Amino acid sequence: MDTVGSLRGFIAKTTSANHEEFFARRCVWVNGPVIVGAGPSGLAVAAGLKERGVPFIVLERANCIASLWQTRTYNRLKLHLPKQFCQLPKFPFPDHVPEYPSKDQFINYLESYANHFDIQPQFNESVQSAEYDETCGLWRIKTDQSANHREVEYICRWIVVATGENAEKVVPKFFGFHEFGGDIIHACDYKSGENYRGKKVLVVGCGNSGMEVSLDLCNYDSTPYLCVRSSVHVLPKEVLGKSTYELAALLLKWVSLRTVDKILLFLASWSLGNTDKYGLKRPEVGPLELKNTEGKTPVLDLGTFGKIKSGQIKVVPGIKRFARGKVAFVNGEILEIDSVVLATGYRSNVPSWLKESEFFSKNGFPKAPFPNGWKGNAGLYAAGFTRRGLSGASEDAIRVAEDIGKIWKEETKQQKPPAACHRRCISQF
Ligand SMILES: Cc1cc2nc3c(=O)[nH]c(=O)nc-3n(C[C@H](O)[C@H](O)[C@H](O)COP(=O)(O)OP(=O)(O)OC[C@H]3O[C@@H](n4cnc5c(N)ncnc54)[C@H](O)[C@@H]3O)c2cc1C
Ligand SMILES: NC(=O)C1=CN([C@@H]2O[C@H](COP(=O)(O)OP(=O)(O)OC[C@H]3O[C@@H](n4cnc5c(N)ncnc54)[C@H](OP(=O)(O)O)[C@@H]3O)[C@@H](O)[C@H]2O)C=CC1
Ligand SMILES: O=C(O)C(=O)Cc1c[nH]c2ccccc12
Repeated sequence: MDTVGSLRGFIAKTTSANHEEFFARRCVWVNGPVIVGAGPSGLAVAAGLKERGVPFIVLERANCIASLWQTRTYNRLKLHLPKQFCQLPKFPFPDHVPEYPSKDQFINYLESYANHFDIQPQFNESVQSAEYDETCGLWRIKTDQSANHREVEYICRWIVVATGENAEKVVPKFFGFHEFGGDIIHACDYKSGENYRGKKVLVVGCGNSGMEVSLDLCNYDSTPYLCVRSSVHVLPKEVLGKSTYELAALLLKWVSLRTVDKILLFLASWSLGNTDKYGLKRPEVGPLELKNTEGKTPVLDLGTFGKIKSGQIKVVPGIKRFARGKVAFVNGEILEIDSVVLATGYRSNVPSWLKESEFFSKNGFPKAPFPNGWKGNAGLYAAGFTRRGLSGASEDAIRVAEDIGKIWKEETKQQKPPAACHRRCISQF
């Protein structure tokens, strides 16, 4: 353990460059944590570490920060929740930004955030695997640099997983899918209805994405069919000019979650009427309880329900099978369809690269429920897996940065390694 001892000393004390490169750029020692992902969660952790003087690197597979927002969202997207619930720690939205920022305004905000805290992620670098090496008490993180096809191994004391709840698209398998022949995309590749004018489009999935894609299609003269295979809670975005989300957050300070759910359902029925009648059956469990137990986000209605009521959007049940230019549904109906948009959701990609099973479960989320899913063993941290959107990500980030900052401070106080120590250590790997 001589190696570990001296490495730890080096980690604790070195104040020079963030990392040094070894073995012809293959093996890199990182002095401080490695943050995986430069979305809002990764940026928020990075900001907290900057404030505490902890050096770090951020590895990002895409060529920009917040790639979900910049490259995998539709044009008309705005935040659903008021801006005060979506801002990251220590840097509020400017006053001129409206209550519900547009996608571009949110991206600008995140760019300013990264600039303000001087966060410079390493882009085009995808983490392929990360494993804790018991023999030396350090993490080994292997990446693929897409620009030069080079593989790099980072060695570090701490790893912060910030790859998000929406890292990969979910594409279900359907019987006869290959026979269909029309174009099929996932909602993450949908930009606008421009390419769908005059077409019959089947939108599969009635989460916030499917609902909004259907609405967008109406504005481009196409005919959307919305596939609702089970149930969904549709809530008004605002009640009497006040954000429903804000109202719920306020009520939760005074009454139980179940009572808030009852109030939300009353308000939904008062404002939207009976959604069941139009094929949007409500789940047995209330909207907040369902979000907490299954992570299923309620839909905040932006006008889709009105289009369903008026018949511009037709609700169809679950899919039985696809055939050439046709789709058969479980109720026996068969429709001619030109194109399909799969708004079937996303999943975490953590199980594909993190070799660890104590803290993360098989679905790529921490096992411990909120607010305890941010710290694992041996220097493993996570931010942004709370199923509580950006506000949950911020809460995680504050805790992670505080914890690493504390350890960093204690260790830098105690140890002073010999100047040439790290080279000697690394060469032993
Ligand atoms: C369409 C849409 C709208 C949303 N709107 C809202 C909203 O209004 N309010 C709200 O609170 N939440 C919203 N959300 C939830 C969303 O999860 C958060 O807004 C936010 O993006 C989460 O940030 P994150 O950093 O945790 O994850 P992400 O934003 O997904 O960032 C993760 C980053 O990690 C990178 N990455 C992934 N795997 C690797 C790897 N192996 N190696 C290197 N890098 C990797 C990705 O490229 C990505 O840049 C929305 C989600 C979607 C899909
Ligand atoms: N402006 C905003 O704030 C927005 C926020 N978001 C957020 O992004 C996240 C992802 O949302 P979203 O992309 O809508 O994904 P969701 O996971 O919320 O919804 C996926 C939908 O696809 C359905 N589905 C999955 N498989 C099938 C299948 N085989 N056949 C039929 N239906 C199927 C699901 O139905 P079932 O329930 O039966 O499984 C569900 O309705 C959420 O947290 C959401 O809140 C998204 C858009 C806008
Ligand atoms: O995206 C999520 O999962 C969130 O928790 C944030 C969010 C976005 N749109 C919403 C609608 C209702 C409740 C939460 C959200």
